Amino acid sequence: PCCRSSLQVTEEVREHLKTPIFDNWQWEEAEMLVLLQVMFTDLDFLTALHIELDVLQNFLFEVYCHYNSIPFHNFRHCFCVTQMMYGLIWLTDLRSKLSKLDLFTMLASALCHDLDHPGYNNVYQINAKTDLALRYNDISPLENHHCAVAFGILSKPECNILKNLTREQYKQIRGAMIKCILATDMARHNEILNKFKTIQPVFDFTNKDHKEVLMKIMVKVSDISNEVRPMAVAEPWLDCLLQEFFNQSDTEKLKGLPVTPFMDRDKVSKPSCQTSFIRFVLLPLFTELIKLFPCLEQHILEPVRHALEYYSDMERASKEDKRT
Ligand SMILES: Nc1nc2c(ncn2[C@@H]2O[C@@H]3COP(=O)(O)O[C@H]3[C@H]2O)c(=O)[nH]1
Ligand SMILES: [Zn+2]
Repeated sequence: PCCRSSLQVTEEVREHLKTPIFDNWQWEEAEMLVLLQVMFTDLDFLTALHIELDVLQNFLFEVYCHYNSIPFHNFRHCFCVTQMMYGLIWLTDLRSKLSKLDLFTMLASALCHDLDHPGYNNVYQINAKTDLALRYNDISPLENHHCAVAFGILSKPECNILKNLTREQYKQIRGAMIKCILATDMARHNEILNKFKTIQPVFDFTNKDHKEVLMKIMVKVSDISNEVRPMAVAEPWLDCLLQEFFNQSDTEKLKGLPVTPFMDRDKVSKPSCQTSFIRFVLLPLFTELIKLFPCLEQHILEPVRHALEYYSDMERASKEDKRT
């Protein structure tokens, strides 16, 4: 959609792009495509994986085309998750600990992790017996679909950024991307976090299994990292999420399907939904990651603690309002 070349992205923006305080709302879709290109370039993937620039551009454009215009799981969410992964790679200096292929796998998984998301979650897919649930036998239907769409894009020669890899390298990246994308199903959250907890004390970057769990955790952290961002960037995302949640529960009511409680507009509010998500999902997950990367505390844990205070105050205020 745009002809701005990556050369015109200033040094200041490039540096900013490596941090969680980056404000996605200032950029249009065409600009985000250029910024994604910068991420792949600045991590040196073009050289390491022999990717031609026009093939990367075609690939990114196809990815963009395969995200739907829905309130939350859209291309902007894809951009944010990828940008957070990019920031985490720099902040933790992962370039000195993992291979280029591993880093590429993580960034590409973030980019592809919600491709063609329809705006209704797995529970809905299964209850409504959608085509996706039928195709994937109720097993992570969405995540299986996101991943299949990703490799569908890569099957077109003009988009195939993996085409110059050896058979072995391709196999490694494909296997790892499938694992990372399937790991974003929140139904598996405890399973994956518990696995990470058991290996974290003896973590070894040269151990293949350890590395695999870390890569899944990094993709998961990036996926649910909105509250890591400055409040002015994060709060609009919550409105988008609730819009998509309410849309699903309204449809469930209309069709006589079981109503997902955390999506019910009669039951959840902005602060209530956020305080429990931060307490029970974000804090336990981030706490485990900073044991491995203490330098991340200020970047991911502190903002989330601040957000918890902000939404706790909002929750208290709304309760007091109801009493008077
Ligand atoms: N309450 C709440 N849920 C979130 C937030 N960010 C992500 N999620 C949930 O985490 C899920 C991650 O996987 P999905 O994309 O399926 O759907 C996402 C939401 O259900 C958030 O900021 N608040
Ligand atoms: Zn996502």
